[in-house]
This record gives sequence, structure tokens and C-alpha cells, in this order.
Amino acid sequence: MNDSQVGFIGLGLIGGSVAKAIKAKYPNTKITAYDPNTKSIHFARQEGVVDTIAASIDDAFSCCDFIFLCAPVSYNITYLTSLKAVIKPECILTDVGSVKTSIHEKVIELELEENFIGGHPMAGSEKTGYENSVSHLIENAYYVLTPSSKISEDKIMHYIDYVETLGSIPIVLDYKEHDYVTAAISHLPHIIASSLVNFVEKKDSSEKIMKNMAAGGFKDITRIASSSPTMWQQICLTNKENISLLLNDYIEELSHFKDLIDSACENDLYHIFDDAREYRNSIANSSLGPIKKIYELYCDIIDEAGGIATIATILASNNISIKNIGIIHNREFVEGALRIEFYDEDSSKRAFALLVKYSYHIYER
Ligand SMILES: NC(=O)C1=CN([C@@H]2O[C@H](COP(=O)(O)OP(=O)(O)OC[C@H]3O[C@@H](n4cnc5c(N)ncnc54)[C@H](O)[C@@H]3O)[C@@H](O)[C@H]2O)C=CC1
Ligand SMILES: O=C(O)C(=O)Cc1ccc(O)cc1
Repeated sequence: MNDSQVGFIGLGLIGGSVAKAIKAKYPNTKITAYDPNTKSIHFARQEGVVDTIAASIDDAFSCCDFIFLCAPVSYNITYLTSLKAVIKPECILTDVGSVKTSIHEKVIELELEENFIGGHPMAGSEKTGYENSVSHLIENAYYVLTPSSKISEDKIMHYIDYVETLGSIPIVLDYKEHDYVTAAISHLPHIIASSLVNFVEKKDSSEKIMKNMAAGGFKDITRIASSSPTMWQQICLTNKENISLLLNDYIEELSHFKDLIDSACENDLYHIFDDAREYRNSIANSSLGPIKKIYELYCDIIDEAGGIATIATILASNNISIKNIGIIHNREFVEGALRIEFYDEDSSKRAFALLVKYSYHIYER
């Protein structure tokens, strides 16, 4: 894989980050890239990330083993026809787009299924452009792969291996399922964030009191409203059915919430917040990206002085570093349990064996 030739069409936040991850892992890879932003693509060549700048989708891409389409989703689709004319038969054609059905449909129409595996790294941020790209962006992040029905097992396995060696965690999904899932966990939240920001702006006074007082909670749930408008416009247009369906159900949920407030239903209101807190607390947290693999263990612990220190000492004296540690209480662990997070899988496995040896009761989730 170290001598591969790799093509990029679009070299912004995600394209740039994948290209940097490839160069970091496989320095001999030759990267050919096309991006209408000439300033950033020249900068990428100066930095040594790009070897050849392509002026269009032409023969420059004919020797590529992998080609990554990394422009906004609708633009990616427009390149498939010209790529079909230049790629070699072994080429794995992939994309990083947030929506998969629209590109798969075009791939089927163009009979490119023997080459195409859809891709979606579940990592990113509200930032845009090559200047914000970093080699570690996709590290430890789930990377969804949606292989075409006619692509060979060999190509799928080769691509899974490639993604894994770049530090991501590949998951294979059907492209339609991918679009329903991402509509709920990614597209709907972006719509809610942007509409809430616009709503507050409309409701604010001329002195901008709301804007000036907006605190942590508002900022936490609206960070993603700073994302690229073109990218999100295209996601809404290409995943229309799923988003509309879920938005409809969500509006009903909000309407039910309003009814409970209007009729002052104390118990129901309490339960809505309690259920949400419970479910939210059960979702693994990570500062590195939206969906990352977490290496964690839960340990029953007697509520006595020095309990946490004893465990920390056992782990430290065996050279196991702890990333995060703390007591949690919820329905699953009514009496409280110690949650210990590690930096990697090996540390988590070694800690498990060690704590079991010391007769602790350990759970994995
Ligand atoms: N931003 C995020 O957090 C994530 C984005 N994605 C997907 O990655 C893709 C790229 O998004 P970002 O890198 O975030 O956006 P970006 O705005 O940082 O980069 C897009 C790049 O595409 C280039 N571009 C624009 N029009 C083009 C065209 N017609 N032909 C070729 N290149 C063109 C731009 O010059 C820019 O360099 C999108 O399809 C998006 O759905 C996937 C995962 C996360
Ligand atoms: O910044 C965040 O929290 C994101 O949600 C980033 C993101 C944006 C689009 C995707 O398709 C995947 C991830």
C-alpha cells in the first residue's frame, strides 16, 4: 500500500485530512488532486501532501489505485461520468460524502458498481477548508463503508484494510440504512442547531440581549450551526425523504412537549428530562470527534475512602495510563460504578485482566 497512487477531487477539511493521514502512514504514496480552489491546492503541494495538481478530471487520474471524491455531495456525483472514462479496472472509487443513496444511484446508472465503495468518515467539525485539515482527524473514528453490490470481495477487503491502517474503525452498512441513520443522528441535529440560532436572532431585542447572554448550553448545542452552508444545503437536498420523515416525527415530539408544558404535567415533564439524561449519559463521550471508539470499563466499587486511589495505583504500577476516571450513577449502576477510560484497546484489555485478578467485578459495554 505504500507505493499506491491516490487521487482526490476536492481537498478541503475532509479530503485534506484523509490525504494527510495517507501521507503520514504511507509516505511513498503519490497523490494527484483536483480542487477549484487553486490557492489551497498549491499550498497542499508546497506542504508535500499533493504531488501532482490536476487541472481537470483527465488522464492524471488513470494510474490511481484509489480515488476519493471529497467535494460537497452533489458535486461529487457530477464527476462520475468523466472518471468512468479514465480509471483503470482495479481502481477503487470512493467518496466521503454525508449522503450515500444519491451517489450509489448514479454509480448504478453509469455501471460503475465494480469499482465503487461509498465511504463516510464519522469525523469532522464545523470548520471548513484545507487549512483546517489534520492527519489525525479520522483517527479512532468510525468510517462507514457502503460497498456496491457488484464490487469484488477482494476490493472490499483491501479497502477495509486501508481504512483500518489509517487509524479509523471501518463499519460496513447498506447505503439506504446509512442515510436513515445519519438523517437522525447528524442531519436533524444540524437543522435544529441552525433553526434555533436563526430563531433566537429573530426573537432578540435591538440591544441584542439574548446574543450577549447566550451561555454554555446554547453554545454547546449550536456549535455545528457554524458549518459550511453549501455542504448542508446539499445534504438536505440529497437526503430529502429521510430528513423530511424524521423532521415530521420530531415536530410531533416538540408539539407533545409543548402540550405537557401548557397543561403543567409535572410527572411527564420530569420523565422527559430524566429519560434524556439517562440515554445521553449512556452515550460515550470523546473530545476527538463526533463518533469515536471509546475504550472503557465499569467497575463495581465499595463506597469507602481510598477506593479509587487503590485502583489507580494498581493500573499505574502496571504502566496503564488512565484517560478519564469517575463514579457514575444511573439505572444500570444504581449503587454507582467506577467508569475508567483508556487511550487504547490494549490498555483496556490489560486493565480488565488485572482488575479481575484483584477480584474486582468488571463490566464492558
Ligand atoms: N465537514 C465535516 O465534518 C464532514 C464532511 N463530510 C463530507 O465531506 C465532503 C467535503 O466536506 P468538507 O471537507 O467538510 O468541506 P470543505 O468545504 O472543507 O471542502 C470542500 C472542498 O471541495 C472543493 N470543491 C468545491 N466545489 C467543488 C467542485 N465542484 N469540484 C471539486 N471540488 C470542489 C472546495 O474548494 C473545498 O476544497 C462533503 O461531501 C461532506 O458531506 C463527511 C464527514 C464530515
Ligand atoms: O462537528 C460535528 O460534530 C459533526 O457532526 C461533523 C460532521 C459533519 C458531517 C458529517 O457527515 C459527519 C460529521
